[in-house]
Amino acid sequence: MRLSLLFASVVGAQQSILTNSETDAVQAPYVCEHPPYTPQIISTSPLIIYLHNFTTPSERAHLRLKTTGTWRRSAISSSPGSSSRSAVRTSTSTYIPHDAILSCIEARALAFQGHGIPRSHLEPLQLVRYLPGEHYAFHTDWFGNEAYASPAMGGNRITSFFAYLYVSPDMMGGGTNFPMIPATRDEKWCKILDCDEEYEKGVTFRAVEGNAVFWGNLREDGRGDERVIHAGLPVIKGEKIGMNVWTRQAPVGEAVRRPEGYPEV
Ligand SMILES: O=C(O)CCC(=O)C(=O)O
Ligand SMILES: [Fe+2]
Repeated sequence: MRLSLLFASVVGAQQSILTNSETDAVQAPYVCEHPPYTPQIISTSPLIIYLHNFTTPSERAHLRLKTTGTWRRSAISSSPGSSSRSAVRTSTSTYIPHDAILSCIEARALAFQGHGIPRSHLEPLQLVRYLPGEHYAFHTDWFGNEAYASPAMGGNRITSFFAYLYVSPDMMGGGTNFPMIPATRDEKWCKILDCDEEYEKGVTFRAVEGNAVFWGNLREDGRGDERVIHAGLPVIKGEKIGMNVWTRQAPVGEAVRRPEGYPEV
């Protein structure tokens, strides 16, 4: 049946009789292919790496399609396993049911880290969307409160990726600012760093669709590294969608696997 539908879609004359869902069904089987992304070291201590083209246009289109209508006000952790709304984080967030495309992105994020971290250490991928005026104030992704980073929760967040999935052509603002990382003002960085940012404000990554920022959250002794404090600066105009990929020290616990707003699948 699939093959004959595929044939029908190839023979243009027949295509008009397919409904949208049928057209979906005839798409070629998905194969996980990693894009040839380019890493660029921003800082070695703390480790911060900028990744050019970390996601593909079709992955981003898929993620946007799947998240349509699912956005809810973002939360911050208020007690282990629960969360609350806060003026600190005014964006909306969503989680999408696990599928082959998410799995492919997860495999890429794990392979990048290079030391055989099992998939069980990954939190569900979280998408965040900012409209004008929305932001995420200064914070660290690692938890200072032991309770959030207990062995039952999966320990602390060793690393973070923040991937820019959609940036509307008119978007203004919305950079990711690391105030404790010394800025460089060399012209060649200005495509990915905001060279108009005041020097004292550290490094601000521009939100460039397809690219991602990766950083280490913990010091060698396992304690949180204050130097990776950062903020999602307010979007002034337009829209920005990003994705958090957080890797824990140990397999994530049930409370983390099923965060608030995670779809029933
Ligand atoms: O929006 C950004 O640029 C950063 C978001 C962020 O840091 C987070 O969601 O933890
Ligand atoms: Fe963050």
